[in-house]
Parts: sequence; C-alpha cells; structure tokens
Amino acid sequence: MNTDLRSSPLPSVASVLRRAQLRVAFLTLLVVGSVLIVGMLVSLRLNQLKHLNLAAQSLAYTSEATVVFRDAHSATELLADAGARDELAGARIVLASGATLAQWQRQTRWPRLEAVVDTLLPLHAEAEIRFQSQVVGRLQLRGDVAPLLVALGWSLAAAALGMLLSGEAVMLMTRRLTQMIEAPLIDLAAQSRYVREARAYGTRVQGASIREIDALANDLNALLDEVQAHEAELLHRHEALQSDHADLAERASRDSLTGVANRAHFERRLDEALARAEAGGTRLALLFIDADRFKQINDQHGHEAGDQVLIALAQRVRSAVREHDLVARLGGDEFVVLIEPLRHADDAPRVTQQIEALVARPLALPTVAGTIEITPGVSVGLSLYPEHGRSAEALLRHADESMYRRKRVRRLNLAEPAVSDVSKD
Ligand SMILES: Nc1nc2c(ncn2[C@@H]2O[C@H](COP(=O)(O)OP(=O)(O)OP(=O)(O)O)[C@@H](O)[C@H]2O)c(=O)[nH]1
Repeated sequence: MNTDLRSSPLPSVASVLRRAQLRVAFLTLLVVGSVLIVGMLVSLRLNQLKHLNLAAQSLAYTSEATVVFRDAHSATELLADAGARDELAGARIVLASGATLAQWQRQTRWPRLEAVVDTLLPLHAEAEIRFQSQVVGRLQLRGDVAPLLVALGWSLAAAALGMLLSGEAVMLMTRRLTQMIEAPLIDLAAQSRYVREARAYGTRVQGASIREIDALANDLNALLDEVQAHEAELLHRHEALQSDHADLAERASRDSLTGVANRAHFERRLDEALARAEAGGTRLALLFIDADRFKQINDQHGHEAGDQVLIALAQRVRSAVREHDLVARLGGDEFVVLIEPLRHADDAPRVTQQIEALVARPLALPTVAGTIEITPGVSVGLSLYPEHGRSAEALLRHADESMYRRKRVRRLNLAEPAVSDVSKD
C-alpha cells in the first residue's frame, strides 16, 4: 500500500469492510441462534409437560390404594419408583384434607440453577386421586429441568463455535474483498497522484473491474481531458500574447516612416554599447547624419516627396554600413549610426565618406507634377569612444558639432574631403 495512504488517520477499506462484516455476522448469529435456542427450549418443555401430565395421570391411578389406606410407606416407594422412571425432580401426594401423605425429591446437581430455571420455565403437573368417584387426594409432580439445562448448554456451545467459525469466514472474505475493492482504489489513487505531481495531464488512468471504481476512473479521465484542453488553450493564448508582445516591442523600437530604429531604441543600444566598450576596453563610433537643404525639398515638392527622400536616405545609409551596425532616425532629417565594435579608428571616416557618396546618387522622386530627379545630400559628423567622450551625451554632442562643421564646409562648397574633415575631430 502507498505510504501516504498508510499514514492517513482515516480507516482503510479493509478495516471498514471487516468491521461491517463482523457486525453483520455476529448480529445474524445472535438473532438466529437466540430464536433457535428459545424455540428448542419451548418445544422441549412442551414435550416434557405432556410427558409429565401422562405420568401424573398414571401415577394418580396406581396410588389410589395407598391414599385410601393412608399407607405412607408404599406411597413413598411408589413416588420414588416413578421419579426414577419418569425423570422427575420431585413428587408429592396430598390428601383431601391438605396433609401430605408422601413425598419424594431427587438429589439435584445444580440446585440454584435448577431453581432459577424452575421459576422461569416451571415443569409442574397435577392429577386428582379418586376413589369411587370421590376425590381423596392430589398427586403433584415436578419435572426435572436438567435436560433443559444440558440442551441449553449444548446450544450455547454450538453458538460460540458458530461465532468463531463465522469470525474466521469474515476474515477470509475481507481478505478477498480487499483484493477486489481496495487494490483498484489504491491503484487509482496512485495514478491520480502521479498525474498531479508530474502535471502529466496527458496521462489517462486505467479502468477497473468494479462498476463504481470504473466510473470514478472514467470521470477522472474526462476531467483530465478538460484540463488538457484548457492547458492547450492557455498555451496557445500565451504564445499568441508572446508573439503580440514581440511584435509590439519590435514596432515600439522602429521609426514608423523609415523602418530604421527610433530614438528610444538607439539611446538604449548606445548605453548598452558604452557599457560593453568600457568593460571590454573596445572602441565604438557614432555618426551623426543630417540631410542638406531638406526643407527646400519639402517646400518645392511637397511633404510626401520629403517623406520619400527620408525613406531613401535611411535605405542608403543602411546599405552603407554592416548588418550589425545600428541605424536610427532621431527625428526630422537627422539620423545616427552606431558602429560597434570599431576595430580601427580609420574605419569610421571611411564609412562617413561612403555614406555621403552613396546618398549623393540621383534619386527619382514621384511628385504631383510628375517624376523628378534630385540629388540628395547629407552632412556626417563623427565621434569616437573613448577619444571624444565616454558618455552618450558627450559623444552625441561631439558628433553633432562635427556634423555642423561638415555642413558649413559643404555649404561653402569647399573641396575639402569628408575624411580629412572628420579626422580632424
Ligand atoms: N517630409 C517630412 N519633413 C519633415 C519631417 N520631419 C521634419 N521635417 C522637415 O524637415 C525640415 C528640416 O529642416 P532643417 O534641418 O531645419 O533645415 P534644412 O533645410 O535641412 O537645412 P540644413 O540642415 O541647414 O541643410 C523641416 O522643414 C521639417 O518641417 C518628416 O517626417 N517628413
């Protein structure tokens, strides 16, 4: 049996069955035994009474002469003979005057017990002694209750033996019933405990050969079906929520117009990159990009055309850097690029040059007046970690200033190359 079941303070099926069966067996024996014993005693007594009455009639007739002649001696002998012959406990001849002529009494084996039985089940018979139709005396007989007591003793012994045998039979039946009922119940309890502890809701418990236990197993399986379906539904919802969450997180980090990262995402990534660079002693580069004369595009060709230019700028900047470098739009016509890690300080100016060159390719722009071709331009500023600052603010400020210097140079249309411009920073 399972340890948990053993340690339970509640009674086991076996003990409940044993107690119930013992109660039923003893009660049945008590009722049936008592009825049989009482019935037997009553019938025995009736027989004895009948026999006693016949003996009294016969003895009254034979004792007539002893009464007529007042022969006490012969009368006593007559009573003693009859007592020995007819299993009497006592006999008496009483004259018509009320005086006793003769009496006889058997030596009793259990005087007190016999007195009690004689009170409860009296065995008395009386007959008139007549002479020439005149009542001259009375013959009184008392039957022997010893046979009744012996019969009662045997009956009680038989009842005790019956109880002993039925007790044994109950034990035997309990063992068999226990195997039939308790074993499948314990099995069912063990299976349900396993399902609960291992959260194995896909498991199904086995049926039993007893209808009620089998119904319990079926109900448990139906419950497991529901739990499993509920769990699958929860898992499905959880996955959908996770996917929605990932989607939202992705959208929250993107600039809705250009699709590159937004300012919030860039600031988070820059902080993380600075922490990594500081911990690992590596370098990184920050490029600040601002479109040249972008207001003019908006004013001349409309806001939507301006949007197209911003989208194209983002794509061109993206294509000028490595896959894992971060491109973000800070707002308006301002973009940044985070290059991490930066292997050589010379790499960064080369990238700024690449960006300015790539952006400066002609761009076909659909406008209300038809498709036109423009040549966009950007000014790129650069700052390096750790040379130009160790914090995000310092690096951004330096890159911004560097971009303005570059813009001024480009406005003046100086032939100074971008590389040499930023490398001066
Ligand atoms: N189409 C469009 N225009 C925007 C957007 N956000 C900001 N702008 C405009 O972009 C312009 C930015 O102009 P500025 O950077 O101040 O000036 P600029 O014309 O680029 O001049 P320089 O930078 O000095 O060359 C403003 O006219 C803004 O209204 C946007 O999402 N879409």
